[in-house]
Amino acid sequence: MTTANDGKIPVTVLTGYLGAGKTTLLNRILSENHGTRYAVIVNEFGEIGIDNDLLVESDEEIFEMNNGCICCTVRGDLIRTVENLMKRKGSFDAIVVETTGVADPAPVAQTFFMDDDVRDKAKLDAVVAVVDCRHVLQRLADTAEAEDQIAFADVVLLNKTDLVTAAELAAVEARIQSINPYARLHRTERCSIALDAVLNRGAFDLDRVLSLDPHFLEPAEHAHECGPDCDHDHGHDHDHGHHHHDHDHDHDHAHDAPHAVKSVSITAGELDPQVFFQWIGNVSQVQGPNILRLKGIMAFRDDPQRYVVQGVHMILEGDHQRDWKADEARESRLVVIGRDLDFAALETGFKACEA
Ligand SMILES: Nc1nc2c(ncn2[C@@H]2O[C@H](COP(=O)(O)OP(=O)(O)OP(=O)(O)O)[C@@H](O)[C@H]2O)c(=O)[nH]1
Repeated sequence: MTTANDGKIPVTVLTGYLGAGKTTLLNRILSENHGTRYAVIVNEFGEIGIDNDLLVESDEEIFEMNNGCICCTVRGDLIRTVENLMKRKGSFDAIVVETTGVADPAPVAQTFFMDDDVRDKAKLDAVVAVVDCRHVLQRLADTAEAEDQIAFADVVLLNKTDLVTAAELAAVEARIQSINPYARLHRTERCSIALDAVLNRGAFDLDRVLSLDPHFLEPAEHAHECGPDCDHDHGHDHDHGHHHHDHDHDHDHAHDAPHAVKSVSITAGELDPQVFFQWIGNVSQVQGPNILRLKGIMAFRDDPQRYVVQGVHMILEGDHQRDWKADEARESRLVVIGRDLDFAALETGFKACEA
């Protein structure tokens, strides 16, 4: 594995509810022989770092932050920890941040967008959520954090498959896809998975994601990647029959509980950049608290390059990526995942940005 080609250190954020298997996955990352040197940042509740003691002995360095919950009080601490790490650049190739089981991963991810010094040197690679298949439906019923973690993830490990029946597993998978149709799902036992399915994903580098998987911004069927213990019917091609979804089917889920996380995928033609920036800025100000993730690719009128937008709550980031290819349709696509979002207004607003 290599670091991202712009020289920035890739950062993987590991989330998952208490006891889901984060430490188990981290131990795999630390013990497998993959040639990448990881610095690990472990966040702890309380004074005594227990998680740290549960980690295998390894040559990797483990940095602990025990100032409480990562989501509210220690973002500054995370910045300082990363900055200290950066002073010793060269001694490691990548960073993994393990968040506490009840934290909303968004502020952790935001740290990597917001702080200029951190942004210059480190780059969010992916948010990976570990899910306990046995308990996740219950957790989703009791807590918002469990849902946020799934909504936010780029990769979800459906872990502890040994503790559920095939039917239970299918129900869990369906529920997770209804929360986040864009995440890659992998079924695992004791987080057994090829690490390149988890690390160095470039999931926050939309351009790379789309070059690997042109259907990334389309939801549903293709999202499941079969792991070793997958009992999917392999008699068919997972990508078959992929068609463009009409956006208003995307949030037509069985779970219509109030405040449930839902997602929408909207397409439009070429946009007027001025109108778009004003609109999206306003969306993130007004609906930001409810937006868990926002991502999209814009085709601006008279602009030869694709423009990629990423958002986390009220933070928006955008950049030109590369030239549109001659055979690509100059189409704008936006995906929004969140709670209590006014999808009709999002669609009308997005379409109104058309040039
Ligand atoms: N049966 C079974 N047990 C598992 C599996 N994966 C992990 N465990 C066990 O589940 C327990 C919790 O795993 P951890 O990796 O410590 O979970 P964690 O997410 O780090 O937990 P916290 O630090 O409390 O948030 C441990 O006893 C693991 O051995 C699995 O696939 N199947």
